[in-house]
Amino acid sequence: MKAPTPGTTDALPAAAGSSPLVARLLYGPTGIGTHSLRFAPALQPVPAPPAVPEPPHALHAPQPPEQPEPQAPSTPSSSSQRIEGLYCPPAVRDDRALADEVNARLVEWAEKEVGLYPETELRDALVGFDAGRSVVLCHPDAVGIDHLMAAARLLIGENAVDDYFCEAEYGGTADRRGAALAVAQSAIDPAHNIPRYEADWRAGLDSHPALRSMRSAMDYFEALATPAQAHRFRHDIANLYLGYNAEGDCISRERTPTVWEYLVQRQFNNFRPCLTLTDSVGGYELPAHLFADPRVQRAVTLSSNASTICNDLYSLRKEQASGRFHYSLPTVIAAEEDCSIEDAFQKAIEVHNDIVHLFEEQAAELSATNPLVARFVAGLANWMSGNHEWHAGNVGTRYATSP
Ligand SMILES: CC(C)=CCC/C(C)=C(\C)COP(=O)(O)OP(=O)(O)O
Repeated sequence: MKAPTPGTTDALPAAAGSSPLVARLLYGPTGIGTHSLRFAPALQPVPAPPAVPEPPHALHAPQPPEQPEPQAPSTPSSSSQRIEGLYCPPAVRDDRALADEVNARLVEWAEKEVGLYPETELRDALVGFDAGRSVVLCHPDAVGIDHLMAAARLLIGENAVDDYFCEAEYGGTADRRGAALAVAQSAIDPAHNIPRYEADWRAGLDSHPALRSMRSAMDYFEALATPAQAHRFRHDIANLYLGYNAEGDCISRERTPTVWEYLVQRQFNNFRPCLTLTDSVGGYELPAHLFADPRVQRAVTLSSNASTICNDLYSLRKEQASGRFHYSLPTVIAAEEDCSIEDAFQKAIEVHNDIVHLFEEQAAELSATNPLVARFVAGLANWMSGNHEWHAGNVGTRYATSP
């Protein structure tokens, strides 16, 4: 989500009250709530996962989203909002009422607990972003609304870090991005130090809405995830910030990378952290040794990459309209192959579709190995499909379909 900025933000968080810039960020509702800045609880035994996972119970009867049958590549779409030929199986649940409830709770959290996006227009942007529908579509096997909220808060926090520390129009600057992202990582991976510096660190986190949001979102997540799942998430977010830095480096130099380098970058600057919490939201755990299996990692990476390239395609027109230097899979293909952006867009669709097929092959192989792994890869597929549906449905507010 691109939030209008409440003024130029200093990317490096400072102790509360130490800078007028920080003070500007603190206007409006403040107070971090009781969940924020709490240290991770003491290590506790990991509850053993059930041998066979409990069947997911939907909060509401599953309602397939209104959409045409999954489309074969190159088949024209009946909906102008869909990218023609972009292959993805349909999402299995859509529920507007549930999404609205998640959005309402998100606004309450943002306003009352973390002081994020405090102005009316910013609240509207938060609702317009429709994180509620995203998590409802992407996690059809969620245990309940608390689990959906855990995913939604993290999604908002990740976007807030991107908005405030990385996006030029919201205050991110190249010379401070790396330092700001290291501090942002500490919002989910606490600093351990002598009391004096821990206190300074806490004040530093408390001084910035994006940091408060990530800290609070992580607290909620840790309350329902196992320590191994929380650890997995921290690792994925560190990689995400590596990707944010790579993108920022190219943008500040206005350098268009080669296609292979771009794909490497995008594998880090990626929706992966949203996909890999599918088991936490579903109320079960894929044990660390199974998660680490290279075949599972391949399935995670392919589904995450497809989801992120889907974003590149749906975002292209918006990014072109911004007038700022940007790059994405279509633009790097156009540069490397010296072709039109329209041709490059089609080639990017093919890359996306081939990745989805590779994921499906890997998922089919894995699903035969173990019921927990089967459920996990089904969760990855659900996320990929829900994300596709969310992007296609968010055209009016955020995305446009073709160059
Ligand atoms: C929510 C999350 C983990 C995001 C990480 C990666 C990311 C910011 C995207 C995949 C979105 O890409 P982009 O920065 O290009 O954003 P929009 O196109 O403006 O949606």
